[in-house]
Order: sequence, then structure tokens, then C-alpha cells
Amino acid sequence: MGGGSASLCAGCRQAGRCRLGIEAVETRDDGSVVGRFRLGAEHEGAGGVAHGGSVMAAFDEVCGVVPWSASVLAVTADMQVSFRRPVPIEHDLDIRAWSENRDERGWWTIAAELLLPGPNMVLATARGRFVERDPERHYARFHQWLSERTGRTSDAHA
Ligand SMILES: CCCCCCCCCCCC(=O)SCCNC(=O)CCNC(=O)[C@H](O)C(C)(C)COP(=O)(O)OP(=O)(O)OC[C@H]1O[C@@H](n2cnc3c(N)ncnc32)[C@H](O)[C@@H]1OP(=O)(O)O
Repeated sequence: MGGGSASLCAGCRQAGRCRLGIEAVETRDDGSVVGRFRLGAEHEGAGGVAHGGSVMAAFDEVCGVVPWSASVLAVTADMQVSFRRPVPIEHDLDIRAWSENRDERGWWTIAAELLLPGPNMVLATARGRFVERDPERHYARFHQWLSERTGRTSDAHA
């Protein structure tokens, strides 16, 4: 994914828009990624402040673009988020994400910060580990695992 508008995940493709309000994702020459987005009223927790889970989803998405920009699918293994200031809804926001490490087993450590443009204030930070997966094998293995345990695959892929 180069500079310009964001590609959509499978769920958002069905909706025809990024439901997290991610408008543009740009990959820089150094491999870092900047996503500009705006959380709408449907992401309000209370008092004009975004729900923490929506902020975490935005971090997950933009961090996932870092390996994706290197033509690698890496799934989230874990992520820690620090909420430093309330995150406003209906406001331009930036997430900057970059790789801190990629080991020989295909584990990435990706760090990110959510900024309020203008004052350029850090509102939240994240650090997560992402694991490289062959997309075809990963999702085939998932469906097999699910059907072995439940007798059915996920409804979306039945
Ligand atoms: C177009 C625009 C895009 C836009 C591009 C933007 C991309 C955005 C990406 C966003 C990123 C995401 O949200 S990704 C979605 C959230 N993350 C996930 O779904 C990951 C779920 N977790 C896992 O699949 C696994 O635990 C891993 C891969 C994280 C860790 O695996 P590992 O440490 O290497 O070890 P491994 O032995 O392989 O697996 C650990 C245990 O998980 C099981 N396991 C591993 N893989 C699977 C699997 N596929 N299906 C079922 N089970 C599995 C193993 O059997 C084992 O069970 P046992 O022996 O212990 O019983």
C-alpha cells in the first residue's frame, strides 16, 4: 500500500467505507506509516470523547499497514495502549506507526502514536507484536480449526 487513500479491510469493503474514518494512509520512505482519520459520532464513548476500543482498533489497523507496506501480512499477537489524553470525536487525528524490530521468526514489534494535528500533541501511544503469516494458509487453517471444534465454519465463509 503506497501513499494515498486507505485500502479497506473485508468488513469495511462491504460497508463501502472505512468505519473507523481512516481517510488516507501514507507509507514513508523509511517504512513508517501515517494514517489520517476522524472518528464519527458512532465512536463516542461519552462527552465528545472517543471510545477507547475505537482508538485501539485504529491503532491495530494503522500498525498492520507497516508490514503490509512491505508486502507481508502480519496478524496482531498482542498490543498495549496508553491513553494519555481524551481523544475527541469529529476531529482530524493522525496515527504514526513504525517498526521497532523484525526478527528472523517473522515477529514484528510495532510502535505508534496518535497525534492531535496542530498542537501536535500525543494523545495515546501503542506498542504491539505482529506475526507474519501466509494469508492463504492462515485463513484455511482457521476455518479448519473452527469446523473441527464446532462442526461449522464461520457464517461469512460457510
Ligand atoms: C486489503 C487491505 C488490507 C489492509 C491491511 C491492514 C491489515 C490490518 C491487520 C490488522 C491486524 C489484525 O487485526 S489481525 C486479527 C487479530 N489477530 C489474530 O486473529 C491472531 C490470532 N492468533 C493467532 O493466530 C496465533 O496465536 C498467533 C499467529 C498470533 C501466534 O502464533 P505462534 O505464536 O506463531 O504460535 P503457533 O503455534 O503458530 O500458534 C499458537 C496457537 O494458535 C493456534 N493457531 C495458530 N494459527 C492459527 C490459525 N490460523 N487458526 C487457528 N489456530 C491457529 C495454534 O494451533 C496454537 O494453538 P495451541 O497449540 O496453543 O492450541
